[in-house]
Amino acid sequence: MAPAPMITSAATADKVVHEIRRKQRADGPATVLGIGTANPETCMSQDEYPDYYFRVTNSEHFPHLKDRLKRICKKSGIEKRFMYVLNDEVLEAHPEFTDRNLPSLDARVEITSKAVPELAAAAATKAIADWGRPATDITHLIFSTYSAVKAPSGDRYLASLLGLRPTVSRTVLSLHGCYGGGRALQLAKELAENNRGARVLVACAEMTLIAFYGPEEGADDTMIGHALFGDGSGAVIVGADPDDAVERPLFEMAFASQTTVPNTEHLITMQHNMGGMDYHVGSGVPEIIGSNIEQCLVDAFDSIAVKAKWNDLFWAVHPGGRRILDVIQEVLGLGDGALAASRKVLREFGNMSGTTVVFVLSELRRRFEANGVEGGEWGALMAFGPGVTVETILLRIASGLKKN
Ligand SMILES: CC(C)(COP(=O)(O)OP(=O)(O)OC[C@H]1O[C@@H](n2cnc3c(N)ncnc32)[C@H](O)[C@@H]1OP(=O)(O)O)[C@@H](O)C(=O)NCCC(=O)NCCSC(=O)CC(=O)O
Repeated sequence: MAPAPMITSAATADKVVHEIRRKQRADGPATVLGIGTANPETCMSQDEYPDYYFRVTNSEHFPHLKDRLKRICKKSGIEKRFMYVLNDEVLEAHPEFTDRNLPSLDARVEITSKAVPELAAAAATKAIADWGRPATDITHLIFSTYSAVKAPSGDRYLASLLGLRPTVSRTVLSLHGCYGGGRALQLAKELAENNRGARVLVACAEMTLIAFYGPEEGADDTMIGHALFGDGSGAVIVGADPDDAVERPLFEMAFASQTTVPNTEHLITMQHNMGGMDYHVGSGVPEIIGSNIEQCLVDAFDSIAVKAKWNDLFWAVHPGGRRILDVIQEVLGLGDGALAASRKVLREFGNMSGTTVVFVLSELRRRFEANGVEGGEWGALMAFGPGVTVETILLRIASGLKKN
């Protein structure tokens, strides 16, 4: 071991600190090294859902609301969704879950504070296996959810389920809604690039149980939420300077940014109330995203001085709703297949909030492995949520995918 340097002046101290910081940082960009996803066992086709929902919430006396739910379901671009709450035993044990006027938050939190980290553990276990190193090599954990509000938070339970080391550095992100996955990945990038050797586990998990209740006259959001949202968990291992002997780099994260659209704070909201989590999804969300997305992309690519043509990129866009994808495709002038991974995830799982973008990344990786990398090496991951907030991450295909 080299002897510690003698600090003889302020200039030497600056040099020593500079050198310490240089050694603490990674050389290369944060890179996705493993991905895993999981869903609850219970699943329902979108066609069956309106009958199920109005039956279990004893709401057949609202036929016009049922018709509206049917119309939204038909146009949603969703074929099926996985939901923990699709379980008669849960609803029989908790009749208060179907009526938002009855106090039910305690019982919901009791269930989700266990079930949500367990769902996250199922996805994380797959991501760790995909990565190929032991769980005890994970240095940082970022857990994102709005479905389990309790302390100690679900990250602690998740860490113990996975057998992470006691010194793992844990962070919880909550109530970021559908941009939670994007935010968690950005934070993982900062951690991985600023801590040489760090291996960050990002785990996102959401359960609609926290906001499942019967329809109410005038509460249009209930119908839209019940038509779109599903349960799922996505996990990603992020690290820089991969060890090629054991790790397989999938996507480099070249740049990341967050944009808040002014005067839109009223458009997407969530609040925990005694009868479950209230949420509001304003009718202008697709248009607001559509009129801001291109500038976010231009700013991001300008920051790294890369000239990008939208149709040459691969896309991991949060499928918040079918119309959001349609509007994005239109304003960016994208070809028909550009958002295929997002549309497939929407079709097979619905909108799983912040978790969904991890499913899209996983689907893109599956496509690249099956068909080889077609088109350019650059891509964009975009996620949206309350704020209105837009998360942008510029991705580059890494060597582990190029080899196929
Ligand atoms: C819901 C849709 C699939 C409906 O498809 P179309 O727009 O093609 O069909 P349409 O115009 O005939 O609308 C069908 C019915 O849906 C209703 N409708 C549409 N948007 C609504 C909204 N935001 N709130 C309440 N109702 C809404 C219409 O009034 C209509 O009711 P009627 O038939 O009675 O006249 C689509 O609009 C869509 O994908 N919208 C985007 C949804 C969205 O904002 N998702 C973001 C979720 S939040 C998120 O992802 C982030 C987060 O949670 O943090």
